[in-house]
Amino acid sequence: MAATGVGAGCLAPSVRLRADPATAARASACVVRARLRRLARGRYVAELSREGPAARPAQQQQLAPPLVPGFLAPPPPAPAQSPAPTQPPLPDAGVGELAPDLLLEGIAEDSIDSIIVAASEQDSEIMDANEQPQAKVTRSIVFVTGEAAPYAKSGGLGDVCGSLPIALAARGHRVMVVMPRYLNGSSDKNYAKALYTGKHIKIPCFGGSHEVTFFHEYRDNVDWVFVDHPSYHRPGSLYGDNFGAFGDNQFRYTLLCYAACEAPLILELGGYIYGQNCMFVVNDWHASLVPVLLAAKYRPYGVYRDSRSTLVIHNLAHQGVEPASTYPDLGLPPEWYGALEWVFPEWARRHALDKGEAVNFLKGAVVTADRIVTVSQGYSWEVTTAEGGQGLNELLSSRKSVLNGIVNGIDINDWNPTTDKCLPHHYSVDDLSGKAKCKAELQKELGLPVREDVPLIGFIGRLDYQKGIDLIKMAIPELMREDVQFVMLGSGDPIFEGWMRSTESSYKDKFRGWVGFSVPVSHRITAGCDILLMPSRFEPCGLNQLYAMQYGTVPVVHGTGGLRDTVETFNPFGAKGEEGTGWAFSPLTVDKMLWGIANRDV
Ligand SMILES: Nc1ncnc2c1ncn2[C@@H]1O[C@H](COP(=O)(O)OP(=O)(O)O[C@H]2O[C@H](CO)[C@@H](O)[C@H](O)[C@H]2O)[C@@H](O)[C@H]1O
Ligand SMILES: OC[C@H]1O[C@H](O[C@H]2[C@H](O)[C@@H](O)[C@@H](O[C@H]3[C@H](O)[C@@H](O)[C@@H](O)O[C@@H]3CO)O[C@@H]2CO)[C@H](O)[C@@H](O)[C@@H]1O
Repeated sequence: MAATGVGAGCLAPSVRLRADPATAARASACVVRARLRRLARGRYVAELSREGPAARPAQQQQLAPPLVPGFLAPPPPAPAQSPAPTQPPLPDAGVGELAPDLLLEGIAEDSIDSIIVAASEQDSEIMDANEQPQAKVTRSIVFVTGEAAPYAKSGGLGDVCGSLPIALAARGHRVMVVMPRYLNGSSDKNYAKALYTGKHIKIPCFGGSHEVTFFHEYRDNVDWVFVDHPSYHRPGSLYGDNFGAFGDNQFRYTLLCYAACEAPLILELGGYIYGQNCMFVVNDWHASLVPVLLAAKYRPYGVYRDSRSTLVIHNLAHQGVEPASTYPDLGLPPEWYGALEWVFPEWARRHALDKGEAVNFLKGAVVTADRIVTVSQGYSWEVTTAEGGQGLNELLSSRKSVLNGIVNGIDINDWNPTTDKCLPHHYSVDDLSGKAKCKAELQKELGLPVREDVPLIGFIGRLDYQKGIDLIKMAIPELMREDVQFVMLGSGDPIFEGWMRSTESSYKDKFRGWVGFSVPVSHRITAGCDILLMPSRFEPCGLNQLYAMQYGTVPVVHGTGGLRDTVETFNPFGAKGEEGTGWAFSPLTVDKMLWGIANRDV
């Protein structure tokens, strides 16, 4: 099938390998228009409000719940309820109860916000004077995460946890984000405005009592809380270095979870604590001990009885699994072992005497969180299958009644081709000339021949099995026979880093492999390329294809998970303006991928 011509082929130039610049511009315009229509329908984007330092929301002043000492400062008999005048109580959770049917309505709507606001029909939204949706009933929300941009980011988790809290605060919720204060030489300056709160606690775990302190910055109406401990101060990336993942990650994120449970009880932010009546949003395995701690260590003492927790699964590939012998280190009551218990199947064990006994943080949250959300609807189904469930499929299936998928939004203040500070030129759907200039500048920056008429293909991502780099590696010899240019930006698996470097020297005029992590370069690639390639083996949501569609760059993706949910394959016979936004190929083979790029055999 050759997609040519303007009417039928609004994606044609980028989909075909040989594009002429005029049709390329029309193609990009068409994709951008489709993207803007989606924005108008509010399908992808959590519209964020960043109107400068705003006053603390009024409800924050009213929400001063009675002071309840934190668990780690041994509590006196706690009050049975912590009434908060503006928040109706959430449905009862009970002590350590699994899967109460909570937050009943509206889960599969447009954003994670719907989980939080949909606890009762009173929670429906209203608009303020600026057409900014406002929650009718506001809540205290505590995000717990291993990363959040711009403080620390290793991938998409950082993007979402850096922007969704701001979007929720703009709707009137009181929002806190709790994450580590990583000092590794490169991220230190990002924490410069975070001040020591004067609060410190001692956490009883791993055979000792470990002091952590709290830092705080109030920005974009969100309380950013940073947990400080020497184990977060070391060179390398957030979770590891050249030698692999850090050996004490279980310890580091155990500290984070304990600290996150204490923060709402002890930190007076803007003069008031958050208190017990809050909604914890726990992201991935790093935060997964939070619902276990709530159930095992707080609710039995009457603390946090009215709190609720939502587990957000960004990526089931990382579960925080360690030997069963580490369980006593976690400071949990012995009778709660079952919540974390994890037995590897025989084929995955290392030797005949290995019983495969382990503890699994993510599993702990799967069985104790009140709600579970994945970052797209497609992925919420995939995680219940043997192929996509990474061993947790049966457990997740058993929790189907509280499992939903909500596609990620993107931050259109950061990712906006009309204002993007990382770009040499700006452009919009009405005038795409700046995109062609961005392409030329990118080619110059990369030392590639500056040519309008050659399709420039990009890849951005962690060099990980998940992202299908091996497929790109297999396809490169064939692809490089064509008149194309290819740029890859990524870091991760040293084998693929080495391959990128050597491929660059084999195809000097056609291929560039930028090994490293650079947010500005990722913006310039997104803007300057004609096509963004994402052959992910699995993809819970994926953000780069959303950024690409926002920048008039055609995504060519493997039709899986969130990629299938968000990229509409080009259909020349579609109604005008509904011809699609990219190309989703399946199954995941080299031939299909090349067909997706070229729209013909390569
Ligand atoms: N070398 C580099 N230099 C600069 N920037 C780089 C980079 N490598 C990656 N990035 C950036 O990191 C982010 C990656 O986000 P993705 O959603 O595509 O994948 P990730 O697998 O990390 O996230 C997981 O969580 C997110 C959020 O829920 C899900 O969308 C996704 O499917 C899931 O796997 C993008 O902002 C990208 O630009
Ligand atoms: O935002 C990008 C991803 O960040 C997180 O993934 C990290 C993961 O949580 C860490 O544990 C670590 O993963 C290591 C893994 O634990 C270890 O067994 C070994 O396989 O090496 C892995 C890499 O060091 O790093 C991951 C990031 O690379 C987050 O959980 C994901 O959702 C995000 O996609």
